[in-house]
Amino acid sequence: MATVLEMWSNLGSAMAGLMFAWAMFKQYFPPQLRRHIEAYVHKAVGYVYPFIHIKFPEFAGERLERCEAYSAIQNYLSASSTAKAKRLKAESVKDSQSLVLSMDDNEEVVDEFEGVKLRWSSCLIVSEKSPFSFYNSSNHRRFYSLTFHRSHRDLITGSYIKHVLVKGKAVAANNRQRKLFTNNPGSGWHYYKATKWSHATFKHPSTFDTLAMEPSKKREIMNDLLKFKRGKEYYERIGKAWKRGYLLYGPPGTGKSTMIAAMANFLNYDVYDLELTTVKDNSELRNLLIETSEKAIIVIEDIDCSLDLTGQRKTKKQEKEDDEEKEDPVKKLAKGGEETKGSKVTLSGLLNFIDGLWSACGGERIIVFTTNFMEKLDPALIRRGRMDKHIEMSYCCFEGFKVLARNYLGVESHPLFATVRQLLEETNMTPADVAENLMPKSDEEDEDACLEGLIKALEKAKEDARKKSEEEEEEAAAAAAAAAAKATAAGAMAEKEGQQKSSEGNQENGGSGCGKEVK
Ligand SMILES: Nc1ncnc2c1ncn2[C@@H]1O[C@H](COP(=O)(O)OP(=O)(O)OP(=O)(O)O)[C@@H](O)[C@H]1O
Ligand SMILES: [Mg+2]
Repeated sequence: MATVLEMWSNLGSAMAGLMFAWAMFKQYFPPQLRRHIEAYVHKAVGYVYPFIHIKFPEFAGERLERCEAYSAIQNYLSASSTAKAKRLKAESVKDSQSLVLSMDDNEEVVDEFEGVKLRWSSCLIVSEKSPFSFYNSSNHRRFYSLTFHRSHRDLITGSYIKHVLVKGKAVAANNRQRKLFTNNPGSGWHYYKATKWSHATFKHPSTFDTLAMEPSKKREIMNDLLKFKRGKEYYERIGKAWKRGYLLYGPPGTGKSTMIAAMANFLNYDVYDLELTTVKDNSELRNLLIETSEKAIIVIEDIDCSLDLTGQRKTKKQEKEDDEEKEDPVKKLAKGGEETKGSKVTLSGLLNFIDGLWSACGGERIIVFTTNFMEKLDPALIRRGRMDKHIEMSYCCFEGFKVLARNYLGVESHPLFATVRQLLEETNMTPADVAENLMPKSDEEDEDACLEGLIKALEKAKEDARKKSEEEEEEAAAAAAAAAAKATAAGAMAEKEGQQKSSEGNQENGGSGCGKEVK
C-alpha cells in the first residue's frame, strides 16, 4: 500500500515539474524557436515511442462537410461503446430509425481485430473563437483517434480500417429509416426546388412470412434476392452491372404489390414508385434514374397500361384518329384530355433506362415491373437480362391459404381445412378474395364463422364458374350452329348460281343472243 502511495506522490511531483518546465518554455522561448524545438522533441520521442495514432476528424474538406468515415466509426463503435464506455452520448441522426449511442467526448474503448488490441478515443478540442468567424459559438473540433502498436501498421492500415468502415456502414444501413419515393411531374421541377422525387417513410407490414404463396416458390425468390444482395464481388467479376429485373405478372389481387413490399422489407431497400405517364421524355427518365439511391427497388406498376410500350406499330385507323385529335381539341378532351398528353417516353428510352450505361451508376438496384397481361408486352422489354426473373402470381393455393389463415385468424389447423383444400383445387380465387373472406367483420365472428363464410364464397365461385362455362359452351355451340347454317346457305346459293349459269349457257348456245342479267 505504501509503495502505491509513494508511486502516486512521485508521479504527482513529476507532473508538477513537467508543467512548470512547459510554462517556462512557453514564456521564455520565442514561437519560432519553440516550433523547432517541438519538432525535434516529436522526432526524438518517435524513436522510442512505439505507438501510432490515426486521427479521423468529424468535419473536413473545403466546405467542412461531415466525414463519412467519422459517421461510420461512430456506428461501428456504438455497440462496444454501449457495452464498455462509462459516459455515453445519444444523438438522433438524420434518416436513422433510432437514437445512435456513442461514447462521450474524451472517452476510450478498446477493440480487438485478429488478436490485436487497439484503442479508440473520442477527442474534443475547444479553441478560441476566431474574430472573423461567422459562427458565434467557440470552435469545437471533434475527432476519433485510433492508437495501435507500430508493429501492426500493415494490418491496421490495410484491413482493419476497411473492416471498420464496412461494418459501420452496414450498421447505419440497418438502422436506416426506409423511404417510399414517387416521381414529381416534370413540370413541377423548379430552379429553386429541383427535387425529382417526393418521399414518405416506408412502413409496409408485408413480409415473406405473411405472403400467401407456394413455399418452394417463395424460398426460390428469397434465395435469389439474397444472392443478389451479397453478390457485389460476383457482379464485378463477371462484368455485369449490379442490378436485377423482376417481372411480376398475374390477375388482379394475387399479391404483386404485396410482394414488392415484402421484397423491400426483406432487403432493407428504399422503394421508388415510378409513374411513367408523368415523365416528360426519355431524358427526364434518365435524370430520375440518376437521382435514385443505392439499395433501391425501382417499381413500374401495370407497365402495360403506363404507356404504349407494346412495340407494335399503330394501325392506319389509330394513326388517323391521333391526327384528328391533334387538330380537334374537343375530340381530345373527350378522350381523356390533358392526361393523355405529355409523356414522350418511348420503348427504346425505357429499355435504356433498364440496361443502358446510366443504369449501371450506383448499383445495387432492383427493377420490378408488374402487369396483369404479360402477353401485351413487347418481348424486348421482358427478355432475360432485362427482366431476369419472371414470377407468376396466381390464384390462391392451399399452402397460401394456410398462411392467410394463420395471419388473419391465428389458426394453424382446423377441421374445415380439408373442405377448403378441396374447393381451392376445384375453383380459382385470388388471395385478396380469400383474405377478405377470412377477415372477421365483427367481434362475434370467430374462426369457425370466417371459415364457413370462405367455404360459402368458394362454393359460389365454383357454381358461378360452372354456369359461366356452360354459358360459354352454349354460346360456342350456338356460334358453331350459326356458322354451319351460314355455310349450308352459302353452299345452296352457290349451287343455285351454278345451275342458273349453266342454263344461261344452254340458252346462249341455242342462239338467243340476249344477255339477260341474273339477279
Ligand atoms: N399473395 C398474397 N399474400 C398475402 N396477401 C395478399 C396476397 N395477395 C393479395 N393479398 C391481399 O390482397 C390485397 C391486394 O393485393 P395486391 O395489391 O398485392 O394485389 P395486386 O396483385 O398488386 O393487384 P393489382 O394487379 O390489381 O395491382 C393486399 O392488400 C393483401 O392484403
Ligand atoms: Mg398492385
